[in-house]
Amino acid sequence: MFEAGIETSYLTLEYGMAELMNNRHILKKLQEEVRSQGKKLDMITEEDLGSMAYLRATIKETLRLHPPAPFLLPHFSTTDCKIDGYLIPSNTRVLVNAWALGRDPSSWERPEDFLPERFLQDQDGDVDTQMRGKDLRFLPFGFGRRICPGMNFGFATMEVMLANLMYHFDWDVPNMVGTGAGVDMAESFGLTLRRKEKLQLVPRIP
Ligand code: HEM
Repeated sequence: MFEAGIETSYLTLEYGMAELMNNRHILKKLQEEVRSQGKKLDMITEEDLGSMAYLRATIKETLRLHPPAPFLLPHFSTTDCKIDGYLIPSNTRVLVNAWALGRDPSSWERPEDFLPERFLQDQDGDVDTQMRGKDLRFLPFGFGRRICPGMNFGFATMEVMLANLMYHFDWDVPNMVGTGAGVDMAESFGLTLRRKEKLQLVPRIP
């Protein structure tokens, strides 16, 4: 439970920060949203998140490109079924490649680009319908009866953390302060998807 709850959230946050360092115009836009909403606050809390649509879109876009559980959890087929002409016999272990679904060029325009705008139309509810396993192109929390039970909590935690990182600090890459340099995005695959190198950044008080 701790592993499922903590590691997934911090890996997403780490990837989100890395993408923002490589897409400074998005970092700036996100900071503008958070700082304009968060005027005069000491901390951004859950109550302040309602109007931060770009923040939500940025986290979803991070989850699309870097789902922390790239193959979800192993499932078993309970009956024989046919998918795309392939027979999956009953009692077969099935892994769903959420990472590949999120980058499928037949589903996404410019699939390799980090573009939070693609999620901006989608504003309903707390954690929207799209992420509840209703859109099979985008399954960072899985789907069906075994969908992640920590989805709402995990998403809200990431929103609060990222909003505060944006609100309180400007960010740079060590030894490259002020140059706008980016970070390496090499990945290491396993049960969880993580960066090959730990992300190191320099916070600055604006
Ligand atoms: C970024 C945040 C998170 C992501 C992306 C995530 C993703 C996932 C995924 C993909 C699964 C497997 C679903 C499937 O195979 O269909 C899962 C299961 C699970 N998650 Fe999360 N999770 C996150 C946060 C959390 C949090 C915060 C908690 C608890 C506080 C949690 C608890 C669990 C548990 C207990 C399961 C197993 C559910 C079952 O097998 O019935 N997760 N999660």
